[in-house]
Amino acid sequence: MKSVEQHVRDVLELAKPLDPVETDLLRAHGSVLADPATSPAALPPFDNSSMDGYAVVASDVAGAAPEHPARLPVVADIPAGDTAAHEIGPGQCARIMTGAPLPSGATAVVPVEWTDGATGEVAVTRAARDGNAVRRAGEDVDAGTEVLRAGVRLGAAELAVLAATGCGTVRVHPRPRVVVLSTGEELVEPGRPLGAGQIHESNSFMLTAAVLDAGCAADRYGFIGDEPDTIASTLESVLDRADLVLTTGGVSMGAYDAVKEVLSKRGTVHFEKVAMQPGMPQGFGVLGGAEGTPATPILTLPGNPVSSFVSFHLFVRPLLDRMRGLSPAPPPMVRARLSAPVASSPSGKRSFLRAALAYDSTVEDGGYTVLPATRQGSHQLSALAGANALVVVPEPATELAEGSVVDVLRLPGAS
Ligand SMILES: Nc1nc2c(c(=O)[nH]1)N[C@H]1C(S)=C(S)[C@@H](COP(=O)(O)OP(=O)(O)OC[C@H]3O[C@@H](n4cnc5c(N)ncnc54)[C@H](O)[C@@H]3O)O[C@H]1N2
Ligand code: MOO
Repeated sequence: MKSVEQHVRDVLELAKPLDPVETDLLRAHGSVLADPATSPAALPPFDNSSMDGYAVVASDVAGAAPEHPARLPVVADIPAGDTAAHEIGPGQCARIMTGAPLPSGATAVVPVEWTDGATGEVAVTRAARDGNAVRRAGEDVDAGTEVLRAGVRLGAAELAVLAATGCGTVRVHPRPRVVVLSTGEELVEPGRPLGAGQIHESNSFMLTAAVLDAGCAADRYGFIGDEPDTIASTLESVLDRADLVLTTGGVSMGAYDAVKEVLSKRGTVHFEKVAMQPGMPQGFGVLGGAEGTPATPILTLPGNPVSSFVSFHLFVRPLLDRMRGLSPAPPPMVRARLSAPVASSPSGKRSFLRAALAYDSTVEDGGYTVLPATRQGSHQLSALAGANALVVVPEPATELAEGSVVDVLRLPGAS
């Protein structure tokens, strides 16, 4: 059987970062910057006041105190946004607001709280040093310097920096558009009644949410039955709106496992057994690509809901990261002490057990404890909902004692 690591490598080969597009700032939120961003101008662009008060020559207020204030005529009034060129001479001052340009000749700003607040002649009751409450041009960013490196995810702070440097549009890797399609004759839309032998469909909801959590654009097609022609035509019909197609179901050994049947024939999608549980049967490859049309990667995940979930975190999420322009990385791991034994694990397969990870500073070996859920069936969703981590049981192990220190994969939240 194929190793988990080899399958990750094969999946990552399916796609490169999506070609950058120029987009306005808010649309770029959550996307990944394609080129380094440099500031064409200095920030701040001019010397300005950081407080509401009076621009002065510091030496004029050097001896100021409440008992003997320095009295200065106010020769100008400078609000933020004032475009006039103001100047003060020795013995003069200008009223100035936060963010307003410092008049030439001024060397400091006295906050209004250190004065009587007058507008004709102001009494200053406290000395200010040179540079007091002055924000110098370029003290945040020098003109021409890099403010963001390529590959950065644009969140609130990054958008603020770009906007402040005057950048109105930005080149980013677009968010991958992921079409999620489940298959299975037994599936019924939640909210509708079940007939005999039917179950409510859940995989497409889980994967759509996981795609959104991974910062991508999700398009829930929903589900179709197991009829091969319908599967083939539906897949064909979604290619023009997908950067990646995810399917679930129909990839194992059953007589009606039609996804495998339809796609194996094309020769561009491979079906393999990965040495893991859950998530053993996996398909990966590309669709389309003939006559100059783009080849669209497809991952066909197993139908069992927990298998699909684990497959998403191990294989799909790193691929999505790569397509978004991020460096694909395995899910974050910690070492933790088992709070209960693991009674059985299949020899030769790596098991991923749904578990609750907790931090306890009194515990040795890093402080983490982990409690595997009691229900570990690939169909048992209730344990998945309470889990924040997956215990990794190595391939050779068939059981683990309570207290063993194990690798634990932390399940990511929304990003
Ligand atoms: N003879 C063998 N049988 C099976 C093998 C095997 O190696 N030999 N592998 C098992 C493993 S492991 C898995 S995982 C499943 C994968 O099967 P499929 O991908 O073909 O999935 P289905 O058969 O279509 O469904 C499996 C299971 O999951 C339920 N399901 C499917 N889709 C959904 C959905 N969208 N929402 C909720 N539940 C879904 C479905 O009803 C089945 O119970 O094969 C094993 N069998
Ligand atoms: O590998 Mo299946 O994914 O055990 O349930």
